Amino acid sequence: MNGRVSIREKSIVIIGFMGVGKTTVGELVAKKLYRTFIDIDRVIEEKFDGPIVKVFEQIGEQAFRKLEKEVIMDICTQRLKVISLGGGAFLQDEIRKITLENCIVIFLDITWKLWKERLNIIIDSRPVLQGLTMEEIEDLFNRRKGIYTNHHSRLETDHLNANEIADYIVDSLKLSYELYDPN
Ligand SMILES: Nc1ncnc2c1ncn2[C@@H]1O[C@H](COP(=O)(O)OP(=O)(O)O)[C@@H](O)[C@H]1O
Ligand SMILES: O=C(O)C1=C[C@@H](OP(=O)(O)O)[C@@H](O)[C@H](O)C1
Ligand SMILES: [Mg+2]
Repeated sequence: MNGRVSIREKSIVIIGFMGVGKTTVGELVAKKLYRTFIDIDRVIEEKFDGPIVKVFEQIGEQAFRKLEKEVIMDICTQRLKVISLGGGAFLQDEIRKITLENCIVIFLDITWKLWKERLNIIIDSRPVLQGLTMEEIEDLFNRRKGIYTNHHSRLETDHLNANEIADYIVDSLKLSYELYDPN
């Protein structure tokens, strides 16, 4: 794929911290835009026939990151998809570069105050958070903010439900299509 791909055909990539709602919102955006939804973690889970926690147990984080990169490099050059990344994917330069070059990258943001209320429902399925103290998780949350500063568009999600976030994304995309590709 090269720079001449119409903005209307570019795949949409959703980034942000664990539990912010990338998978939930991505799936809704895909439905609303009649596009195929791809969740990178789900692709990896299908390859391993088991949840991400098991994948981490079996191969460790380093090998998971390598696989995550391979899957993303392959998928993000496709057109007309909605792709939700895992929250750690943007740690890797090559992933940041290829997605920012080829896709529309949307950062779902959330404040620590709201996010920490969600910890209980996600901790069992997020191996990276397990065994950390609340202070360590907050520190990770703040450090990760740095990697998400690379994006095309940012949306504050506090107090919005997943459907409202998806509607907002779809509306802002339609507006940018009209602005940058009026035909
Ligand atoms: N806007 C939202 N408000 C409240 N809960 C949400 C919202 N978006 C997602 N959730 C819930 O938060 C949890 C994590 O969502 P998920 O989509 O898996 O996040 P991510 O893919 O970013 O890790 C799920 O239980 C989901 O139902
Ligand atoms: O932030 C991370 O390091 C991770 C985030 C997870 O995805 P979600 O952000 O969808 O939870 C998943 O890829 C894995 O557990 C590692
Ligand atoms: Mg997810």
